[in-house]
Amino acid sequence: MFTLSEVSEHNTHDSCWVILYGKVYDVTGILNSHPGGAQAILRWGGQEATEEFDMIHPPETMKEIEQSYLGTVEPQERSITDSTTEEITEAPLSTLLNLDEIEAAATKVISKKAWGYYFSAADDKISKYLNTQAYRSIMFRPRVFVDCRTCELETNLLGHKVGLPIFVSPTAMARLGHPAGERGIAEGCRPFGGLQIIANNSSLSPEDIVENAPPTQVFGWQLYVQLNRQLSENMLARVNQLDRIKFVVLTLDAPVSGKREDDERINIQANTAASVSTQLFVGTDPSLTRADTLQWLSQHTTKPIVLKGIQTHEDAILASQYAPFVKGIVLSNHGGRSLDTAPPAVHTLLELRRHCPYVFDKVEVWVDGGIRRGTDAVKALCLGAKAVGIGRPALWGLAAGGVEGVERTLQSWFFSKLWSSVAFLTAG
Ligand code: HEM
Ligand SMILES: Cc1cc2nc3c(=O)[nH]c(=O)nc-3n(C[C@H](O)[C@H](O)[C@H](O)COP(=O)(O)O)c2cc1C
Repeated sequence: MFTLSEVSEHNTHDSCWVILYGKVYDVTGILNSHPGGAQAILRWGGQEATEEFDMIHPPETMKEIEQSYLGTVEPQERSITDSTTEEITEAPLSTLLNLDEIEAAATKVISKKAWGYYFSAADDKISKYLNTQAYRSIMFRPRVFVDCRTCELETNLLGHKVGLPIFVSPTAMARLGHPAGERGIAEGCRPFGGLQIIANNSSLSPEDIVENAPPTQVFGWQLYVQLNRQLSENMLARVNQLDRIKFVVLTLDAPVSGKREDDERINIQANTAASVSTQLFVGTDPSLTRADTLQWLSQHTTKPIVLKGIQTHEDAILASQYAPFVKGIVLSNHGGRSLDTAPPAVHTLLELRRHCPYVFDKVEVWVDGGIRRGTDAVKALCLGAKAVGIGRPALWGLAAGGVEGVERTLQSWFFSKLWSSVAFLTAG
């Protein structure tokens, strides 16, 4: 059994101990291979690190450091602040009428660190805000004398039936915002038959996330190819075993992290090693080339591929040349988090319609970024998108009220009268 003072002496590159869940681990040996970088651990060297660790790593990560276990800390010495036992004040969800209100409610209850990571976008956030504004600058041509009593929400995505053409885009670190994490998002999607794409950097394992899902619930799994290819190959092998995961999404618009200053600022104030975003990107390979990567991927997955982060018609054409292995593309600028002033997806959608409309027949075209109202979604669908994704709104919903918050987020599309708009316009 160790005292805090004994543990605190081990805070260097040569000897680094941390306290996790009341136990002491010597993690010196993993510093150089840590996917989040050595500094991310060294910052907590000699200290209690449970809260920081727990928010970011799936529980199974503990298996990786089992052999580094040294002993326990004297109970009276422990200074644990276990984030998972904290009281989370839930917002009165039934009073929240739209996604902006859900975001505002979430902002009141989540940690600064989570807010900084979720809210942030690259540089001046021009793409982030334009993503929404671009939809608002497109006007409808509503037709009248259209029967609006019924409207089918169900659709097929990559051959799988889903309850609505709105999917949850992959977002890392859901447990930063709420302990239910990505599993809570899966539960929230369930009543609506909503499709969820699980992020490579999820805070729970894909096995955990899909565990309670009925066979009809549809998931995708998003890949950031790692510098250490073996890590990606191991993950793909696990994903191959999961029947509920129907496709793999390869993200291409973020070879490196954008400069996300809200995230940076909060971590500078808290004196942590770097922003959450920077640490998450440490192991990602920024050097991918099209032919080699797709060839490699075809050897390691049994599932169809969706390419995420297409931002020009030239790249859409090239992607479509890999059909049917590539079954879909997501027009996206990563929620404005990667390259500021990159185009909103709806601009790229218009570009495709003008320069290469045949691409819509070769691959499914999905979009995400800035979609906050039913009318935004309808515009994308009318312009040829098969589905629209939401990133931050699912995280804000989760943070505001756990599973019910995610449900409220998806419900809000219904009370935004999305579907009567669809009825108006499809006749137009
Ligand atoms: C404080 C003590 C920490 C310990 C002992 C620790 C340990 C580990 C271990 C054992 C892994 C799995 C490695 C593998 O699969 O090869 C891992 C993964 C990872 N760590 Fe840490 N870590 C710590 C803090 C952090 C922090 C502060 C961050 C900041 C963002 C971070 C980011 C990551 C990332 C991105 C991964 C890879 C993805 C994942 O497994 O979720 N770690 N860590
Ligand atoms: C907090 C956060 C984390 C994200 N993490 C990932 C990720 O790990 N992989 C990925 O492909 N996209 C990621 N994205 C981008 C989303 O998939 C999506 O493209 C974007 O959020 C859509 O914009 P919206 O947030 O305005 O809906 C992330 C976005 C946010 C906000």
